[in-house]
Amino acid sequence: MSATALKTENAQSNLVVQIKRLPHGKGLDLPRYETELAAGCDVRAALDASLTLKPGERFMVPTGIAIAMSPGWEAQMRPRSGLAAKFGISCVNAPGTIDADYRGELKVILINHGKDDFVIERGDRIGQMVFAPVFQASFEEVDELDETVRGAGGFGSTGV
Ligand SMILES: O=c1ccn([C@H]2C[C@H](O)[C@@H](COP(=O)(O)OP(=O)(O)OP(=O)(O)O)O2)c(=O)[nH]1
Ligand SMILES: [Mg+2]
Repeated sequence: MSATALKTENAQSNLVVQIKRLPHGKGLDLPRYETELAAGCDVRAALDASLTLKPGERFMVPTGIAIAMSPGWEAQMRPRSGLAAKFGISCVNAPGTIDADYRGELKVILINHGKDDFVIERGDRIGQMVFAPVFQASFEEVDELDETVRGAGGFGSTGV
């Protein structure tokens, strides 16, 4: 499918995201797609001063933004592969879940899995948001579930 066709489909999916810049996010670039068909848009560290993550340490890094998206969507806060591959930096809760009704500041819960100190400066791109559709289930309590071939087998039951 061509890029234009994909873009048209996206437009039809009707996702609108409002972004509010918080006071400590002033002057930072807002999230944007770095390439034409990028899935993720990077978020930046809204730190006052540089922050050092020692090996094994984690920190909830502020982004200086809050968002409101169309109902029926979520944002996933994911690690950036460059930081992961080069420095062992990841998100503790990857992928983080941003609920459509959350109006607080977006934060990225970074962890240093590397062997060296990792320094984060204000404005560094520390994570990426991917928007995805959400389906909410209707839960129905029952006494018995239907039988299947798999049954309760899992966790490697079909072999390695
Ligand atoms: O990486 C993340 C994950 C979550 N959040 C915010 C948005 C999300 O809507 C809210 C709650 O996240 P989650 O449901 O994962 O956390 P919880 O521990 O279940 O908290 P709560 O009881 O507030 O739902 O925290 C972030 O800013 N970054
Ligand atoms: Mg929750």
